[in-house]
Amino acid sequence: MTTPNESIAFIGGGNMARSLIGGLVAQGHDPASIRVAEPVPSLRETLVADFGVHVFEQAEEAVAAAGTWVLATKPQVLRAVCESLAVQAQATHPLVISIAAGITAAQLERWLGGDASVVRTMPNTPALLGAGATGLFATARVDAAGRGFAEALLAAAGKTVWIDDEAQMDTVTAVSGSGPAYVFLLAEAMVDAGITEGLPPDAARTLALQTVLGAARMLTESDVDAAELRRRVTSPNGTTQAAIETFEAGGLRTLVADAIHAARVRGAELSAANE
Ligand SMILES: NC(=O)C1=CN([C@@H]2O[C@H](COP(=O)(O)OP(=O)(O)OC[C@H]3O[C@@H](n4cnc5c(N)ncnc54)[C@H](OP(=O)(O)O)[C@@H]3O)[C@@H](O)[C@H]2O)C=CC1
Ligand SMILES: O=C(O)[C@@H]1CCC=N1
Repeated sequence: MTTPNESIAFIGGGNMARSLIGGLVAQGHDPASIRVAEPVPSLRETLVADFGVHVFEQAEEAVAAAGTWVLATKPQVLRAVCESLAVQAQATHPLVISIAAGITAAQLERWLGGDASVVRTMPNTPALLGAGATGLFATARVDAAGRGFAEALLAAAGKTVWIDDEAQMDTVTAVSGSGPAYVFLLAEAMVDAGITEGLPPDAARTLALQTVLGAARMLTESDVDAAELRRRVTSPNGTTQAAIETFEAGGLRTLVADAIHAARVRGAELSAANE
């Protein structure tokens, strides 16, 4: 494998690639060394306007001279993408970083021609603000330099956690990859409920969203765990207790566990469906 010191090529310039690129550029990464293949013209235009990166219509053009490839298309098209790039992968031995849900490192190796250096990762969209969370799994073919480069790239987007057992990557996807959507759903529901209970929409939105932000900061900026922070809000026989009892009676914990299980299972299905 070459030292991954050249340009980075993103294959796919959609939502998640945009978040990662935004995080990299905000951290001072030179946009001139970021090459993005994206078939949608309007997405290419905004990537150039917002970040100053190089854009291409074809993946083959983007990967030329790039020592690191970030596979950022939907899982369903990744096989075709990899097979179209296999000759270049065999010729240049890039570090290949996948962000696709479900797709295994063995599938990627096979599609790319057999001996690619693959790091399978699962970031999330708060990467755009440098507040992302990424799980990473590297195959035995990835050397220390490759692991270090992949970690540095994803660390520009937030926190990173190495996962030793690839089977757990679908759980990472279910917890943190999809996780922002769960918080957004809760925020939506809180805003809607505030409006239903009589608040003006703007007030409901400001109060609910600032509450999510404040709670997230308390969770991450203190050593106190979530259960204790919750207890500190919950006065005996007070308003919070009434709400928490309603959540518990409605099976919130089981519902969250079932939802995360469903997401994990879907990750495995994405792998099997694209075999
Ligand atoms: N969104 C998220 O929060 C997260 C997503 N992921 C993973 O990231 C990957 C991308 O997801 P997301 O960003 O949401 O999806 P998007 O659909 O927003 O982005 C994928 C982009 O790739 C483009 N594309 C399709 N074929 C090619 C090709 N041959 N060459 C280059 N680009 C191509 C698509 O164009 P077109 O629409 O025309 O097909 C699309 O614009 C997925 O594998 C997903 O599992 C991982 C973590 C979080
Ligand atoms: O929903 C999905 O499949 C992708 C992977 C994690 C977040 N979005």
